[in-house]
Amino acid sequence: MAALSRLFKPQFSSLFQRSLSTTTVSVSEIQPQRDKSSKPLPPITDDPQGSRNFQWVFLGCPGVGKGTYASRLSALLGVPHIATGDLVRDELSSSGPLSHQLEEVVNQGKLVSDEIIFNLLSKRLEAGESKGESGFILDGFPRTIRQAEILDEVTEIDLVVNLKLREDVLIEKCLGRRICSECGKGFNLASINAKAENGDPEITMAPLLPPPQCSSKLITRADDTEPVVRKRLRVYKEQSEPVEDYYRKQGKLTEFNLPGGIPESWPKLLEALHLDDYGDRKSAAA
Ligand SMILES: Nc1ncnc2c1ncn2[C@@H]1O[C@H](COP(=O)(O)OP(=O)(O)O)[C@@H](O)[C@H]1O
Repeated sequence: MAALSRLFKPQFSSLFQRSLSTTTVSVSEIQPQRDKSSKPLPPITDDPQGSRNFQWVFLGCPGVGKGTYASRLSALLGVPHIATGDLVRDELSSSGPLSHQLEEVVNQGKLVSDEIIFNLLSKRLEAGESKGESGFILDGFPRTIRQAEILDEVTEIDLVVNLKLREDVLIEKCLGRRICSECGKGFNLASINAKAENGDPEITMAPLLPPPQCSSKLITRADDTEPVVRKRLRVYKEQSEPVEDYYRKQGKLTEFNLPGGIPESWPKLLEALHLDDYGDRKSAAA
């Protein structure tokens, strides 16, 4: 596979410089428009793209479980799970030059600038490349049409998974989220039992409780308070929902309504992605 981070960094920098220096030329104008007709999803095989690895994107509202399912799929497919939210939080806790600026933006539920996000992502891809990584599952990126257009300029995305869950459950899940400050693992204290209403089906999710060694070390993300979660949901609707349509028009979007917690949803997600026997196929091919 082409050295993605090398491909990414210079191309992004030049594109970004170009869009900064001119307000009249957008990335979409300097790239030929794709065929907007719906294409069938790419078949998932053991060697999906010939010489390169899976390049997938996970979309979905805050709290939907992008991180959980993207990280499980990354382990199954053998590609890195790259969450821009994690990159932002790492930078935030590093007390580097950007950290104060980022803290303010993130804690108000707003989006970080494209420039910062692309810099963090380029650095992450470069570090991965030096360790021999290839392919990726991007989680939380792209979050704006502009990010999606720039991503299309520098590489090909094979599949976009859009996870969906009703809004009252999303809020409960965000408020129940906890992280162990020592091992970094994520848990959820919310016990969800949402009745069917307004056309939404009933949904139950058991809490994901921490083991005894973590339970006294749990912390809550500073942006997981109710007003900030509501703001993030608004920002998602305004700026990120159009990205769903962007990929829908390219015929790359797979929508998945989460039917419940992990035990119920994971096998169904694998089925929806035609990956239910992927492990068996991989070991048979080895
Ligand atoms: N692609 C992105 N573009 C802009 N800001 C981002 C991006 N990814 C993450 N962020 C910032 O990091 C915060 C946390 O991101 P994430 O962990 O993905 O949260 P969420 O639970 O809202 O999906 C976001 O609210 C936003 O401020």
